[in-house]
Amino acid sequence: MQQERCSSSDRPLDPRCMLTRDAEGSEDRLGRAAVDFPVAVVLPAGGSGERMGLPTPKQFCSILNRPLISYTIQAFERLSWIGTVVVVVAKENHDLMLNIVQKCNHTKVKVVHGGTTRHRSIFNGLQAFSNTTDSLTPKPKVVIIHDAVRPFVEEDLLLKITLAAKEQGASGTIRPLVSTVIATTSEGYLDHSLERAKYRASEMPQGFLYDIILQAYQRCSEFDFEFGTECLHLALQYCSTNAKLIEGPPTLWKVTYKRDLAAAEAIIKETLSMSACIIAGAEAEAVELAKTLQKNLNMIETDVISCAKESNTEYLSKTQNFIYISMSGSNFSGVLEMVKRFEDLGHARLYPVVIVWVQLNITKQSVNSQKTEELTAFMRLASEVIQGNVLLYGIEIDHSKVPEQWERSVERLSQITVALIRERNAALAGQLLHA
Ligand SMILES: Nc1ccn([C@@H]2O[C@H](COP(=O)(O)OP(=O)(O)OP(=O)(O)O)[C@@H](O)[C@H]2O)c(=O)n1
Ligand SMILES: O=C(CO)[C@H](O)[C@H](O)COP(=O)(O)O
Repeated sequence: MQQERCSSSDRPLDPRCMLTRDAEGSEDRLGRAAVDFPVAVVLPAGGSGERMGLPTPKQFCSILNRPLISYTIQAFERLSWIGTVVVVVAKENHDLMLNIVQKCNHTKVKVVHGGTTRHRSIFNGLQAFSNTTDSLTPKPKVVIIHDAVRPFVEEDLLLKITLAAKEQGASGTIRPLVSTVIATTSEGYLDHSLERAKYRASEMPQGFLYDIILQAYQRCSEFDFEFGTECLHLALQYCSTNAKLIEGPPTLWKVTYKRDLAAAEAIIKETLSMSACIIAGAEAEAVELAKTLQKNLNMIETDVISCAKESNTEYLSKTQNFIYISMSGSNFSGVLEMVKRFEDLGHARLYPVVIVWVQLNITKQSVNSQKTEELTAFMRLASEVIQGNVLLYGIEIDHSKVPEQWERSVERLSQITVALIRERNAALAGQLLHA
């Protein structure tokens, strides 16, 4: 399987950017070499998400069975050169946050209470490191501040921000402006407009020498705490530190409105759907179908492996999607073994795994009662494995000796498979479809 490096493009290119904790041979090794000083993170997550208009604050809204904030935490936690991640939440969400930390197995998180504004929450987060009695939060050299509701932050940008912060005292991410910024009069008329090319949108992450940003917050005014929106401004005004600015990718945008949740889900699904592993039984027909399917699924990077090699778990680190081809009449033992392995390795802990079980019918011999029994067992299995975050779907395909008919069936099989992998729809788990 071709392996691309993570890059600052429109979306995470390589699913492993999201999937792995600490990919050997990835940039994490570079990070460890370049960052030889303590780095910590503050994630403000104490807001109520008024603009989202949902009863649940947006950082706790679920995407593919996991709260949004867990994706953001994971983006930092997977990097070995990053130490403690301080998550700042409203007091009433303290227990909810602890549950998320436990359920998603986050290991670097310390939860502290937020304030009534974002600046107050960030200040509370920073103060967690000045309490020298707590061994979980030693004072860092550099602290990265990042909104909990920006889940797609990649290592190369974090490295640049961290190294620039160490060098300059402060660093921030910018993006070109999408719209022109104008000033209005109190009566609602145009006062003046800014020359768009001269300005940039300030985004997150931002990095600071810890001593500088702490001092800036200690010196800033009540007005700043109440109405300020820019940490870089505090470093400049109160510590005379000019931040180095670095252009980031568009995926850094802040989840603010309902449509942003749908967009975040679409990005995660797209990233998870980039690769698949086809596992074929030993029979010649199954192997042939696997090869044809691989050609047809050209928008997904696929590996084909035989059942015999399936015990080799190396392929698991590459994908969250599996297409298991077996001949009709064979039971689910192969699928069951696979699910067991996922459980043991925690493979579906963070992202749902899709298994498409393809049943190849060579003859139409099975009687109706047999079929009903099989379907019931399949649905039962699917409803069991969904508890462990595994989405199991079935597709039957009848072998045909008529080439055009066979081609059409395989084409349908490919289309249904791609749709199931891309959609990851829990409501369809346990359905036995027909190609
Ligand atoms: N008192 C606050 C307010 C905001 N935040 C956090 O700051 C980040 C960016 O703020 P924003 O997008 O404005 O979040 P909300 O304040 O929740 O949203 P809204 O303004 O729509 O109410 C979010 O992760 C939010 O949880 C915080 O920690 N404490
Ligand atoms: O990205 C920023 C630069 O610091 C924003 O100011 C920050 O995300 C605050 O968001 P909001 O004003 O919506 O609370």
